[in-house]
Amino acid sequence: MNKDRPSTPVVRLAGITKRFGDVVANDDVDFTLRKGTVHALLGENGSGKTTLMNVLYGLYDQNEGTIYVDGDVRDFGAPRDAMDAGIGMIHQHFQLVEPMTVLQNIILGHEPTSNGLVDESTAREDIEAICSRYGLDIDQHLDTPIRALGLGVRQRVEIIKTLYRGATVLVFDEPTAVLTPPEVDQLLDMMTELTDSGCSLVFITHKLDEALSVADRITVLRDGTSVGTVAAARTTEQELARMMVGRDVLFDRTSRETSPGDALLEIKDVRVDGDRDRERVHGVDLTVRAGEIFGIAGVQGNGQSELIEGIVGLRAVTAGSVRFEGEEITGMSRRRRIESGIAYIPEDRHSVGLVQADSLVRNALLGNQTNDNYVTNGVIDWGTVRDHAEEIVAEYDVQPSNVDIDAASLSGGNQQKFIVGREIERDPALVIAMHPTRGVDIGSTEFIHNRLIRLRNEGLGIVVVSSKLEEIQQLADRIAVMYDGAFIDIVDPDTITEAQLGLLMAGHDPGYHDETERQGAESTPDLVGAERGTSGRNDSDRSDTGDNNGDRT
Ligand SMILES: Nc1ncnc2c1ncn2[C@@H]1O[C@H](COP(=O)(O)OP(=O)(O)OP(=O)(O)O)[C@@H](O)[C@H]1O
Repeated sequence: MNKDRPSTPVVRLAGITKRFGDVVANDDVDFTLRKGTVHALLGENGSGKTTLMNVLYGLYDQNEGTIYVDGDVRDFGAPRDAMDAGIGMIHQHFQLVEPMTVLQNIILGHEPTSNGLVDESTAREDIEAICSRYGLDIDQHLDTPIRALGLGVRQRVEIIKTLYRGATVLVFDEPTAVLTPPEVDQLLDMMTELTDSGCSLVFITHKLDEALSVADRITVLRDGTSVGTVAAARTTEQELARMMVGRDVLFDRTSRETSPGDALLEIKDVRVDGDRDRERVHGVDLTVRAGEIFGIAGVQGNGQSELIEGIVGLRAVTAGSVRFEGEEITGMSRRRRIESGIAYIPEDRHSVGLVQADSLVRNALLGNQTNDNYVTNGVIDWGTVRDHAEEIVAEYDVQPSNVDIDAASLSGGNQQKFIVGREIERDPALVIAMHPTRGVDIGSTEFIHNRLIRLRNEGLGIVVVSSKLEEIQQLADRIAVMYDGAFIDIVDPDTITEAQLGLLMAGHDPGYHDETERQGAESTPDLVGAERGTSGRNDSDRSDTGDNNGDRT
């Protein structure tokens, strides 16, 4: 794309200051978005990116500063005013109505009518016109309920909904955090098409490579202030990281030393139903040993969530057995599983990980309600719980460090750090982490990764589910690839390439079985074969190999 295209400002934020009580989320920030460009907004967790865009979108009133749109001063009292001025926002958490169809969601609140009735054929024509103008594709899904669609398509619905409301300035708040690698590529292409058609985009992200590949200009926020704006074509990941963190960030991989011990978690032929009683997991076998990180890779929606929920007791296992430290736990309650030493970092920090309206002190108690350290004879020792909350906040650098504020006041990345801290500090034997660094900035990602590796080295078993290939290759000692409800292979992260992993995740043959067959090994790329390591990639007893210290880049 043309990184140097000349263009006029469409949005200018001048001297924006936004305070929440004592917290200065934005401190005299200037920001200019030019027409037909992608402007990336980077910064550590809590640096003020979302707040700045919420001010632009009319969700928050700024304390000081001025918003200009197309050169005119604007004062948005509510998102509706911002939308009327052509500004739309694609939030991190989609705002779609699950049982309603794609078409109904797109036109919701803006339905064309004819004789007092919703005029669906006009709506269809309008949506098709938008799709062809911006090179988007949704046609085959228009009558499908949202709940039947994957995250990538849902996001496209959000984009079209925003365009349908007349937006020409689109703010994307961490849009790639929930997407798989192919979906990320599609989205970045879509963003380029949107700017080619005259839209102007703000792109909030933690991924420097994405910002560099799609953005024209990049602004970095730190502690609520703007550190500067650079042309994407004339900067590097290192420079951006330094601007964000205020020091050099090492992108080196942490080397691994593993010595797996006894089997901690043993799963045999497990089946788990998904929503509406559809079987989502069928016939999964897996063994996680003490002192190993077992990675599960897969495109979201292939049964990973259901499998993990079955293991932690949030969903019934309909067949097969789950054993933890030799004990059958298949029918055990969620609470007893926690007590027996299984910690869970959930996928959905909004509805499962935290009670948003509660303080961090109360959130620190979640899952510890029967822990003698905090509760005696049914009486909660709030002093100890508070100390615990303060320890988590200090140890995991949760900002702001006030344990009396409610969870909803924390930025997304800081919420995640709090959950990771609370779960790890339970002193578990097994940690199950779903997308542990989703929405977390680079410095904190490094911190969480190192913490998981340290726990592994101390002898804990860790299961990491992630759709970030880089993360899974960096952390895991073995990687199971899940596809259509089953493991199609278990591979060695040191020898599998990212391209091969991508093919496996899409259910394709990555090509390495031919080689294995020639060497006389079995080559059934199914689950059972996978547990036996038939691909030749399964280095299941790494303690003997002594070859696991390799730097992976
Ligand atoms: N509604 C709110 N009430 C109180 N404080 C808030 C509120 N929203 C944001 N903050 C605080 O303002 C600061 C900036 O938060 P913001 O969400 O803008 O950061 P961010 O850069 O988007 O972070 P992340 O990358 O983690 O999403 C943080 O200290 C946050 O705790």
